[in-house]
Amino acid sequence: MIRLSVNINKIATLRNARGGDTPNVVESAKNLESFGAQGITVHPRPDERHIRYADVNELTKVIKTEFNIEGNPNQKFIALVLDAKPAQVTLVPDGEDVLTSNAGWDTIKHKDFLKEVISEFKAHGIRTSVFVDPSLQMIQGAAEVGADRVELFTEAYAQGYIKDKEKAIAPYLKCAEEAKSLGLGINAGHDLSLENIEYFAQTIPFLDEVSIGHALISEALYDGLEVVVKSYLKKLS
Ligand SMILES: CC(=O)[C@@H](O)[C@H](O)COP(=O)(O)O
Ligand SMILES: NCC(=O)COP(=O)(O)O
Repeated sequence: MIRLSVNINKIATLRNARGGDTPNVVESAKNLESFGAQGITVHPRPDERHIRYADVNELTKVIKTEFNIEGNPNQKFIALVLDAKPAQVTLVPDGEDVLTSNAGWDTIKHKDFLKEVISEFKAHGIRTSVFVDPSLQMIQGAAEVGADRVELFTEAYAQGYIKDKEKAIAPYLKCAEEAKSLGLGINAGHDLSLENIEYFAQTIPFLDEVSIGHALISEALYDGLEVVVKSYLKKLS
């Protein structure tokens, strides 16, 4: 079974736009779980432009499925994760000023750092996943630093899918086989959507989990607007 972890960053983005508490991220996470989501993902960034560190503390108290916290493991992030004790932490090497995650780890160059951070999380019983580009070397490096899983960075797949889906998925297929042979679990995420997820899920073997946020929340708007507009019209009639 491939688990769906819903990234709720975009719900927090909407909340922050008004400065109040609508939509409420904790209620949204609870609803998502009740609708069948098998996990909740957050990616707090240093500027807290969407999920805030305080949200993570609140979410920790209510999430009943798998909580996955993603981010660049600076000291503040490490402290947050050790305090929250989620089921999984996903290490992402993003710079402070990036719009969204734009690259996976160089698991060879950052070998010593990753080893140290991963062993600390594992000592606290937190499963570790390392965000990587679809490169065999980076997968091998992730196994060497002791990661439990890799998260395949799927932006290139999502972009390539539109033109040539077989070509776009080929490197991911090789990486999934390599990861499996090295004993790594396999997650995937970034820019996955209702349009491209089915082919990915059917083609990539041994896939454990996908985390999806931006497209899923956008699709929820497309699909939900009709219901809500009709509800307003009813109140006004
Ligand atoms: C790690 C990853 O793939 C990202 O998609 C990320 O979790 C989303 O972060 P933003 O919501 O900040 O774009
Ligand atoms: N790890 C990827 C994630 O959580 C969601 O990415 P996106 O769907 O918002 O691009």
